[in-house]
Amino acid sequence: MMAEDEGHPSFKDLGVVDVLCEACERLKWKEPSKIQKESIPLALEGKDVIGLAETGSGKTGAFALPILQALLEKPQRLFALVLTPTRELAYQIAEQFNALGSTIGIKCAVIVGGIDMYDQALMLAKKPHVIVATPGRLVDHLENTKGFSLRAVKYLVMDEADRILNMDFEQEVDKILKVIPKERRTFLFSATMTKKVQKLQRACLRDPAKVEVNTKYKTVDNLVQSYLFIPVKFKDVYLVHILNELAGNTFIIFSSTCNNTQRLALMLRNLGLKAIPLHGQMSQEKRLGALNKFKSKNSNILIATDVASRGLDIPHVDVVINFDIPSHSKDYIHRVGRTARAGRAGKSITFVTQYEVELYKRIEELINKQLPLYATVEEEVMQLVERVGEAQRFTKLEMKDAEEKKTAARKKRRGQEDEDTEEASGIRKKFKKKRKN
Ligand SMILES: Nc1ncnc2c1ncn2[C@@H]1O[C@H](COP(=O)(O)OP(=O)(O)OP(=O)(O)O)[C@@H](O)[C@H]1O
Repeated sequence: MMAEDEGHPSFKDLGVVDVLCEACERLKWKEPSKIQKESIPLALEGKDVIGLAETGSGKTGAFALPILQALLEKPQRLFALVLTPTRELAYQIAEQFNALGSTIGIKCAVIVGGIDMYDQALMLAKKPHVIVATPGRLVDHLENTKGFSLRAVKYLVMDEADRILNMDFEQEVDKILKVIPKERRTFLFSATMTKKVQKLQRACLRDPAKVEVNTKYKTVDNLVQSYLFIPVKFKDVYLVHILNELAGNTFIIFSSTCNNTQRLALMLRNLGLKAIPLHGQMSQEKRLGALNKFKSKNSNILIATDVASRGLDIPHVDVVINFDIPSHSKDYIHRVGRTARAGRAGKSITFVTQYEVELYKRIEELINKQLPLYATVEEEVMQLVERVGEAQRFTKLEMKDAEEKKTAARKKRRGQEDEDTEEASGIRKKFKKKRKN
C-alpha cells in the first residue's frame, strides 16, 4: 500500500500508459484519487482486486484504467464484462469507459433489462470490447447470440458487488462464474461489503489484493453535513418547507416505494417545483429520460427509490433527503453518497418518525456519529399547510385518473388477447377438421 507521505504520484507514476494519462487529463483528473493510487498498480500487475472506498472516490476509474490498458496490449472483442446492480449505473459506467477509451477506439455495449431485444442485438453486432450489464438473464442472452461466448472474457468486474449479491442476482452470478474461465481477472468494488461478498471472494478470486480506503465512512461524512429531522405531523408539509428553505440547490429525495415516489413528484409539481420521479415501475425509456432531464439541470429535484442510491454520479447534487429512512443502514451510506462527489461538499437530511428510532440508531452506529437535529420554525411550516393540502388533493385525483387509465388499457389489451386466442383456436379447429378429411 502506498503511504500518504509518499507524495502525489501521477497516473504515469502508477504505470498508466501515455494515451490513457492524456484521457485522464482531458477529464480534468489532475492526479489519481486514493483508491486509484492503491489499486491501479496492483491491477496492472495482474492481480485480482477487492476495492473498498467511500462513495464518489473514483472507483470506476480504478478498475476501468487497468482494463483499458490490458486491452491496448492485447486487443480482443468481449474482453471485459462489468456487472452492476442497476440499469442507470450500467449506462454511466459505459460512458466512463467511452470517455477514457475514446482515443483508443474502445467499443462498449450496455445490456440491461427493459431494452428492446433488437436494440441489444444491434449493440452486440458492433462486437464490443466491453459489455456493461445488469446480471438478469445475461448468460442465456449472450450464449444464444451468434458469435458471442462469455468464455472469451478476460476481465470480470462486479461494481457495487454487495448489492448485486443481495438482489435476486445471486443465481445469475453463479451461472456467469461457471461460464467464464477461472484464469480471468476479477475486480470487486463497492463502498460497503457483506458476508456474501466474502464468500464469493473465497470461491472465485485467486489470492486477491484487498485495498481499503476510508472504509469507516468518515471522509464522505466529513464532507456532508448530515441531519435528522423529526416531523411532528403533516409529513409532506415539512418536505416542502425544507425545499423552500434550501431553494437554489439541487436535490435527490429518496422514498421507499414507487407509488410514493410518483405521488411526491406530482405533488411537488403541482406546487410549481421542478420535480421528476425515477423508479422501477417506469419504462426504461422514461427512466433514462428522467435521469437525463435531471443531469442536464432541466429539473432540480429528483425523487427516487433505491434504484438511484447506488453509484449514480451527478456532481451538482447538493442535498440528499431521505424522506423515508432506509431500512438497511448501508443504504444510508450509498444514498447520502449521491452528494459530496469527488471531494465536494453536500448536505443530507433524514426524516425519522417515532417508530423508526431503531433504524436511525443503527445508522448512527454504522457511521460512528450522532446526527444533529435539523431545526425548523413551526409557524413558518404551518403557513404552508393549506397550499400543500390543496396540492395533495389534486395529486390524489391525478393518481386515481392515471390508475383508471392504466386499468382500462390493461382491460383493452386483455380483450384483444382473448380475441386473438379465439381467432387462433378457430383456425386450429378448422385446421384439425381439414386434416381429418
Ligand atoms: N482522479 C480523479 N480526479 C478527479 N476526479 C475524479 C478522479 N477519478 C474520478 N473522478 C470523478 O469523481 C467522480 C466520482 O467517481 P465514481 O463515480 O467512479 O465514484 P465511486 O467511488 O464509484 O462512487 P460510488 O461508490 O458512489 O459508486 C466522477 O465524476 C469521476 O469523473
